[in-house]
Amino acid sequence: MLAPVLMVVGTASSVGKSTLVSALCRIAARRGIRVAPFKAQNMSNNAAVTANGEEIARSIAVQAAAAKLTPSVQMNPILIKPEGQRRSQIIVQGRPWQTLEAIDYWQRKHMLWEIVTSNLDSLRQTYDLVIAEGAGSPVELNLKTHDITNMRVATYAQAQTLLVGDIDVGGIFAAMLGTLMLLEPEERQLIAGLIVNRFRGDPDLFTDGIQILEQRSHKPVLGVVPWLPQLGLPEEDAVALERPDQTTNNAALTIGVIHLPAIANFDDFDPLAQESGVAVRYINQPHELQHCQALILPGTKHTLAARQWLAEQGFDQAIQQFQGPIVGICGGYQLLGQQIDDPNAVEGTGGGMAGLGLLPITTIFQRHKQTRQVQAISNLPWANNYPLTGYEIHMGQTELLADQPAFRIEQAESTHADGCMRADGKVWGCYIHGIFANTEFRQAWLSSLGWQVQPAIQAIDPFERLADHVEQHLEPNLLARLLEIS
Ligand SMILES: NC(=O)CC[C@H](N)C(=O)O
Repeated sequence: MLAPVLMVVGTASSVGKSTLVSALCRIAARRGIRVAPFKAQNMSNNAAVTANGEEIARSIAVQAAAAKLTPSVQMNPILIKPEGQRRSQIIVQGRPWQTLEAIDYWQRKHMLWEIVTSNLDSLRQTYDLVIAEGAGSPVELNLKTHDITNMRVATYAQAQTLLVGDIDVGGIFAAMLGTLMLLEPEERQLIAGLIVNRFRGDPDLFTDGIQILEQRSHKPVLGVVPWLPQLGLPEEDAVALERPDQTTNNAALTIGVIHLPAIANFDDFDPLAQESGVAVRYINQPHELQHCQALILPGTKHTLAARQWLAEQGFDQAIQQFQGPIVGICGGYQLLGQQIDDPNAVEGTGGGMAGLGLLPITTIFQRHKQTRQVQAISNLPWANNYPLTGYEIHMGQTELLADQPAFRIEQAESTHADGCMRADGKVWGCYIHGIFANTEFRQAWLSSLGWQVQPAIQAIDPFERLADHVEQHLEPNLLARLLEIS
């Protein structure tokens, strides 16, 4: 017996589908339902690594946590990691499959449909309910013949499907009714309800709006979900970094993160921003460095393009002259070194360039991708011998030219050096994503910047907060019916 699928599709990208799936996963899980998230195909450079060393989208790992599960590759069998506007590395079942131009992927996509269905069905055999997420809009008509993510999944699984729209950006009626109109009749039949998301102000003022939507669509509105500020969950899309951030004002400590092209795993820095008195500011221009007490170069899916961009933007000199501590994570670590070479064009068109020269390391890109969870011990003077955990995702292999490793990675059989630091611990880098999620390590670094450890506030589980919020605004009978499991 295959478990039922509840599907969430959106009127566009970034309408809040992922967060709603997280909310629904937690609402179901806390009712005792064994529920798993699923997204056939995701496009993001924000990736996570499973316990088996497979790569999936970070947003799916977040949804798994909402469902109280450890993430598995079945939950997100295809991940597209853009290296630029046109080329992407395609991860299939957790491993690099091919790096393709968009047009080539589009033509080959149909080959992956079997992967989508077999992974979905394997979840349906293991759990009582699967909550699946679509991607973008389900009615991009020119792309629809190659769909493997949206209504094709809903149709295959005969999923009860929710359509979500973002009222904050305006045009909710056109978006909702237009999407429904463009669905095929048999697809429209699968739509069980509409969700109006990100409502600001008094929801009672939208009663007429609900009526209009219901009358015109002949579909029930399952809920109007108010905007929930400071969710505390990682964003999937780097577009989020372009939204103005109120929290950067009045912070005692501002950490600049350079918004590199093809920025990867930018949620690495969320735990820093969540400390009180700390602001994380994404910067695009060298002059913004003057507002920052410390600087981070984050990961990037395309290191050489990022290197070129830094030079073009005039960052080279500004970084050399920057007085505060400098940290590089993954691609950012590679950038801090002396040389970066990609002889096999593993990323983009390959080639080689001198790095920023702040750390004695060189990096060569390999065909093999390293993806694994790691445990490490810090050698940094302000966190000497601190244990920490994280994960690695990289094609580049880095060699230390001087004996200054910043960490020791502990594996079952052996220990080896990773990362590099200047002796005073002020400039350092490593491959470990998620490093700042280690509380002692994070606070030690912030303290070395003059920050005062704040007494810990009782942390609220962000998933419970989210689930309470969403549940409160959904029509209870309709919700119960959707979560009903046969
Ligand atoms: N996650 C990253 O920053 C990856 C860095 C680089 N693009 C590599 O693959 O080696």
